[in-house]
Parts: sequence; C-alpha cells; structure tokens
Amino acid sequence: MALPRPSIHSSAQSLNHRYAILVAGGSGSRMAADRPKQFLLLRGEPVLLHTLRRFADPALAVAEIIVVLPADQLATWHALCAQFNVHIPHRLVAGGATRWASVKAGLAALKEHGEGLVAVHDGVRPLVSRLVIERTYAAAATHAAAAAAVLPKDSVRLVSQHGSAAQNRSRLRLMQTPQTFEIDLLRRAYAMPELATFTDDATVVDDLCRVQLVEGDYRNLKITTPEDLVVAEALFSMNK
Ligand SMILES: Nc1ccn([C@@H]2O[C@H](COP(=O)(O)OP(=O)(O)OP(=O)(O)O)[C@@H](O)[C@H]2O)c(=O)n1
Ligand SMILES: C[C@](O)(CO)[C@H](O)COP(=O)(O)O
Repeated sequence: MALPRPSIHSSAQSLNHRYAILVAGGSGSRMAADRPKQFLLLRGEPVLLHTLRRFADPALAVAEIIVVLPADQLATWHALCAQFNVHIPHRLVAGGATRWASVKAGLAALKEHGEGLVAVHDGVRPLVSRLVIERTYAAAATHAAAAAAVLPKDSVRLVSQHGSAAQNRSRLRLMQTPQTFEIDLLRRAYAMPELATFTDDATVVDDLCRVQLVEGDYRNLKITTPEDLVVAEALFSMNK
C-alpha cells in the first residue's frame, strides 16, 4: 500500500539541487545489433550522446549527470567521446546485470549528495524534451516522486487461460522516463531487495510513496527494437 510521502524537507533550497542518472548499462539483446543500442548512430551521433545533451541543457540546471554503462563498455564510450568531441561533464559508473542494479550503482555514485532531486532516465530515450524533464523535476519537488507517462493509443486486453478481457484504457498509463525522486527516498527504495516485479523506478518506490504521474510525450520513445531507430530518425526533427 502506498503511504503518504515520508520525507521532510530540511529546506526548500535543498530540493533545488538537481541530479540525473542516465542508465545505459544494458546490452540491447532485442535490438540484436553489432553493439549495445545506446552506441548506435542517430542522426550521425550515438544515441547516448543525444540523451546526455538533453540533460545538459543549461535551462534545466542539472548539477551533476551520472552515466551508467556496462562495465566492459567504458573504454568504448571514452573512444566515442573523443571521436565526437564530447565535452559535456558527466561521471561514468559501471552498471549491473539488471536495470535495477544499474540504477543502484548510479545512486551509489551520488553518495556525497544527501539532498536534492534525482531524475532517472533511460539512456536509450534520446528524444526526451526539456519540458517533460522539467515537469518531472517540478512534480518531484512537490510530491517527492514523479514519473512521465502517456495514455495508451491502442485498445488493451488482459489475457488469461480463459481468453482475453477488454480493459478500460482510460485508466491505464504507459510509463516513460524520466522518473524523478527526492534522493533520500530513492535511496531507501533501492536499499530493499530487488523484486522480479520491478520494471521501472516507480515500481521500486511504490511501497514507500505515491508516485505522481506527469504528462509524458509520445515522441519520448525508448529505442528497443530495430524499427524504433527508424521512427526516432523521423521524429528527431519534430522534437524539441
Ligand atoms: N543491466 C542493465 C539493463 C538495462 N539498463 C538500461 O535500462 C534502459 C532500459 O532497458 P532496455 O531497453 O531493456 O535495454 P537493454 O537491457 O539494453 O535491452 P534488452 O532488454 O533488449 O537487452 C536502457 O537504457 C538500458 O541501457 C541498464 O542500465 N542496465
Ligand atoms: C523504465 C521503462 O523505460 C519505463 O517504461 C521500462 O520499464 C524499461 O523496460 P525494459 O524492458 O527494461 O526496456
């Protein structure tokens, strides 16, 4: 059961400190490319570089960006940063076997920051807009936990051994990232053991605090399978 938000702000000022963890520690098995999908090129540049740029927007005032990568891909990223002349400050962290483990590793790297807000974002959602990022930080400042989500556009059915049953899609939401939290809250959530039901950060936090949903964006797609890259190329020019 979700409890009322547990945290007490030491000062409104502390919640103005913004951090971001970009998780890019996966292998991209569903993309089945010759390299992890976060390194594939979108408009001639690595997907992850686009994502990093979105969070480095000065208007967002993110104080520190942590990038989580597979442990065996740190050198690849260093080489890409040299090749693409990347000078955006960020800290690199080796991830884990699951997304949960990678977020946890990113959080550990934020250890000297006790207060503030941290946005967790998939490194493979390169088209996220400043507006959506800003919305999650703003809602987390008020509600302690916030996540971007959109309404399903298709009809939805729940399948079982008896067949399938239509669902009321107006009561469903498709979860996106960023998912943004008070740092202390997210730390307490990630101190608990990993469960198979954790598919995003909201599911990790749910038992501690109600997660406020904010309007996401259909263009904020997660690059998962090959056709997503084609769609992302097309969407790029209409994304701000
Ligand atoms: N051990 C992992 C697994 C996933 N991720 C990150 O979590 C995001 C969402 O995961 P997903 O799309 O599933 O990425 P992959 O795990 O790379 O893809 P797949 O499941 O197809 O292997 C991605 O940015 C991915 O890099 C991560 O940081 N560490
Ligand atoms: C976190 C996420 O992007 C929210 O939609 C999603 O749950 C990640 O799922 P994946 O199976 O790890 O790609």
